[in-house]
Amino acid sequence: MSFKPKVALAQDFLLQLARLPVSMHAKVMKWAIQFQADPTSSGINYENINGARDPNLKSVRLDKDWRGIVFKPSKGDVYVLLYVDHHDDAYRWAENRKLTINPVTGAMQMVMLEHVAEQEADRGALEQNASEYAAPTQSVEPAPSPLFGELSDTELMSLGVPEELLPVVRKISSEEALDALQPRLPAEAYEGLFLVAAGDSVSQVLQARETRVDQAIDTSDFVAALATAESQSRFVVVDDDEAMQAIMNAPLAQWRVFLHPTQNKLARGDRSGPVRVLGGAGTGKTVLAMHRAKWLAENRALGGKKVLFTTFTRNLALDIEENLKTLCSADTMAKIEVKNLDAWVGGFMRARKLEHRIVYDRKQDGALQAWQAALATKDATLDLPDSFYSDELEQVVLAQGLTTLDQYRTARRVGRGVILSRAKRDAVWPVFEEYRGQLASRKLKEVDDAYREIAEMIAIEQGSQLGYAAIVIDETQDFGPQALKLLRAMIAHGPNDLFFVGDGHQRIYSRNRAAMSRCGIDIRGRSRKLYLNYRTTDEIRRQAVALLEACEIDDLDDGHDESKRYKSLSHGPAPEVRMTSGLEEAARVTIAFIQQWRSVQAENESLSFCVVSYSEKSRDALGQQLQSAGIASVPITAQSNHADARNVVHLATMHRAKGLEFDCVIVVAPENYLGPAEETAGQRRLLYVALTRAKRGALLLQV
Ligand SMILES: Nc1ncnc2c1ncn2[C@@H]1O[C@H](COP(=O)(O)OP(=O)(O)OP(=O)(O)O)[C@@H](O)[C@H]1O
Repeated sequence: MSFKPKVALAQDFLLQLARLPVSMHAKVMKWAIQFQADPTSSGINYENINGARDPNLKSVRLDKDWRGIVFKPSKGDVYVLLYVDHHDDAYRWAENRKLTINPVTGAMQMVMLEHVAEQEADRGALEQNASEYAAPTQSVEPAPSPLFGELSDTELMSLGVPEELLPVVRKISSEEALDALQPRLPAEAYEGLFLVAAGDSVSQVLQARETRVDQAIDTSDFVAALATAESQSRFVVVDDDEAMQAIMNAPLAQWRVFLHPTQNKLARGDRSGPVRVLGGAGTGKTVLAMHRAKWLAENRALGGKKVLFTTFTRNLALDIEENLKTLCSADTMAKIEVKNLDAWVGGFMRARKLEHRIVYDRKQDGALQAWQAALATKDATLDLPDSFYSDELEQVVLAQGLTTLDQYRTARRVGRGVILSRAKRDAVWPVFEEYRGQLASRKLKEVDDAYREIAEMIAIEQGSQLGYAAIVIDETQDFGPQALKLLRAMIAHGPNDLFFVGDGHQRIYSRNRAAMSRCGIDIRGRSRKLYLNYRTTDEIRRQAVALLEACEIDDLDDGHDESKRYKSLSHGPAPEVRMTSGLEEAARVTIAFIQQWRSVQAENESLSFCVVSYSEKSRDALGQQLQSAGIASVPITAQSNHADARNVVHLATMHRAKGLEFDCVIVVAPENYLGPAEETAGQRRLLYVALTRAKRGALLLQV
């Protein structure tokens, strides 16, 4: 019996594949597929690389000019396709690189040794300069102390620092120096170091990322090393032609193949109950949720059960369904139902022949008439404005699902600002009762009441009859208490029941703040965080976070979240925040910004743009101005986000932009959105969401 050797692809190989000239692309694909089928074939000539620091790196000839760089250890049947380039460039790439196994975590790591040498040389030169020019009598500023001086080598390596980089990491004495080293560090090492710099202990970091460092590691066993979540964040084992082809056909869809170790661990395996994953914008929550749904569908959706993937907004559900189709086989897809919660509720009501229509907006049609009729009954002696009644209805009566005066008399009204005596509560309540009566006579129902009533129906029938093996929830921050209670009711308590991802920074439907624990969802011991922002440059991320500096951010439960520990993996220009005289000037600046970025885009590149505005009216006005300047645009609506549209500028309201991403984003907002933080938290969250849609460039215009 013969065993096929293991073949893996490195992330660098795929990134390089995406950069290849069209003429080489097909050739490399063909070669890689043949290589995967039989890396021991006598037709493959592994050549040593003169001067290579790692004797296991070999060069393989593709044609007269092109070479593949392959890792082929002397022990074990493992082959890793690392890189491909012109002969000389490929050799240069390989010369100072070394593929090693971290002796503490057991993860495979590619180390650039030249960097170690460079740093030593730079430091030597700096020190020499300093001693030459320092005036002997002057007092010299004490050298800043190293950030990681207290950590042992083992602790540093347990965070993911390669042994070869220990000397460089030991010299880091500022956040800037750490950031400068980031491209050379494995992602888990960079993340671990910035968490420690922010105040976490090594054991806290390891516990949160579920990394064990108590096992003996064989640093020559590359097969075992490939099995770690850390290795899988940069190497993928490919078992057959089909898998190889699928990965190479979309080399830039990295999220499908290389998960961050925390994403990887959370996506797979059983969890004893509800899980909550927090993460700032762009930290890969939706990607994680999709991989989790896939794993659950493939491994735990048995006996005809399904996995429900739900979101708050319809657009995002559509987007996620499209992405899931690229991640899952048809068989797996058949076991996943993707639906925003309101669509699910609509379907449930139709299936049960429940006649009511749902009210999402009290300012329209029958709901408006019902509300006005209810307000007409208010007790004039109370001297409370209409806005008090609508806020009280949303934030207390509907949010808590109060249906009787007795319940209202004892209800929590934390954060409402106005204290109501029992007598006043008695006088206020009839307005809400009247409103529900008015709605009922029109066959209407507030959405929170619909959630509550359906949850009650399901509880009686037992949620397990809905046939879900698990429910995965994106955008959790926008679900209010009744929605969370409904989700809880939709599935029986048990392993893998509920998997929530969300971000308090992005709550833009503020009436919906909820604490999971008060909705019957116990996440104790099962809450995790993602810290690395894969989408937004650190410059844009910092600007977006700065907008929320004085605002309190919750953790979707009863605690707080903070922004200090998030970081981005990419860098670019800092976004400009500019005051304009109004929409016309904002349009002119927008046009100049778009033209500027288009003028520097690469030949075969088509940058995506979105102008994100504060209202549909301003969005359309900006669209017209772009049109007059010859720039085609398309608005994003509830029905479509036009993800495939090329060479057009997208236009969106801030709410519609949620969950999407573009290369460049221009945000247009009224000046007062940046008023005193305590009065503008809601608007600032909208700005945070809008700005963090940008991958590379952003501009914030105040009008
Ligand atoms: N492991 C990964 N490797 C590479 N890219 C990733 C990875 N995870 C996520 N991404 C990319 O990062 C971007 C943001 O991911 P995603 O939309 O999942 O983040 P999010 O936390 O849900 O963002 P938001 O809350 O802002 O909507 C996407 O372009 C996604 O493809």
